[in-house]
Amino acid sequence: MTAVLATIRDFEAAARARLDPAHYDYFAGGAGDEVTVKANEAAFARLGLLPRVLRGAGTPQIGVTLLGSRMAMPVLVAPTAFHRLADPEGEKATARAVAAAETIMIVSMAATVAVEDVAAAAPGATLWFQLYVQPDMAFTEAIVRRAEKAGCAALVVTVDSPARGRRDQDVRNGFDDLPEGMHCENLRDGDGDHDADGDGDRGPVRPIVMSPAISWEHVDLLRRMTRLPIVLKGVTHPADARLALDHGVSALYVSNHGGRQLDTVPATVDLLPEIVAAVGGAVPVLVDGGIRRGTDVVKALALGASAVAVGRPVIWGLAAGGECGVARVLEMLRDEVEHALTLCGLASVRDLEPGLVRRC
Ligand SMILES: Cc1cc2nc3c(=O)[nH]c(=O)nc-3n(C[C@H](O)[C@H](O)[C@H](O)COP(=O)(O)O)c2cc1C
Ligand SMILES: O=C(O)C(=O)c1ccccc1
Repeated sequence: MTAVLATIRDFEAAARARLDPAHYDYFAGGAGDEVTVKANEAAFARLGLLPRVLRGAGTPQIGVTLLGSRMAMPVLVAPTAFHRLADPEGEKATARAVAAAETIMIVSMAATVAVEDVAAAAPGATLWFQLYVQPDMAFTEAIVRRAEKAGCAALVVTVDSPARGRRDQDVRNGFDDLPEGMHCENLRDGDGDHDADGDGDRGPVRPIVMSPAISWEHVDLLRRMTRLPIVLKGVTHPADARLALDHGVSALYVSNHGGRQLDTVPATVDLLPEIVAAVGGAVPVLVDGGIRRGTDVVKALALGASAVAVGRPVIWGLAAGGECGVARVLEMLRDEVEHALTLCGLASVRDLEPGLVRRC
């Protein structure tokens, strides 16, 4: 008898059993000594929850609206690269599961399915697009126009990658490129009319450039380039949170890239309160890194996040069971968030406040 997969950790074990070991290592791993990878999860375990009792709160409301996008739970799908390494349908499968869960998928610029095809595969899904600013701003603009045209509702600009993180396990495994026939489809040259003449030739794929020359000026250029709300992803320093507000961003997204960029950045949930204080309610604050349980979601929201995102859990769902696997992972998180709030004695995610969390 196959055991039922009851938790995200069960899905990770199932994914590990199915994936090529080099691909599992790529998905699971992080930079350097993986101090940050471990810190993200460990920090949630060190925070305790103090439930309130006898409040007669009933079944809690857990839906939220973020930058005009309504979601059934305060959990987004973080942008992650290369979904076709986990399942042949790749990002299309993820998007269909996201539509069913009524949440938001942040489509990675490094997706292995073009953003137009992701949108077409899941008409009901709310999509945001993640961008690494390319030094060739004309090329960056072409990508932004593709995301707009595909119906993406926000632009998530990742700013923690002035260089690619060094992942030693990828070096040992010799994993440095996608297999034959898989490409970063959002990096095709041109306007995304990627097979205009129907001959199957979609044009050359450019490599993703991670450039240390990217600056606040590029954020200003993007701000003028598009009417989409801009979410800055990868902010960890409170001074940068304040600068981001001066540059007109619509939301901040606290992230250390799941420990895959600079190693030894502290756990995101520990950085969150200072960023929330710096932002002072001016814009929503999102956070990701190490969220594996409904109680983790509740802690992050209590400490001031408007919503959280999950990266690896979605990959584990996809690798273990394709679209159904992702749907199940999202459903489990939804159910766990509702259950945790009920046990906290709260009627709504809006009632979460820092007094519910204790450092133990
Ligand atoms: C396999 C993998 C690929 C990723 N690719 C991207 C990406 O293309 N763009 C990006 O902004 N972040 C990327 N990230 C970072 C995630 O968006 C997110 O910050 C991180 O996974 C959150 O931590 P968690 O995996 O513990 O939930 C990637 C993460 C993983 C694990
Ligand atoms: O692996 C990653 O974390 C990541 O962000 C990325 C970015 C570009 C291409 C492939 C992966």
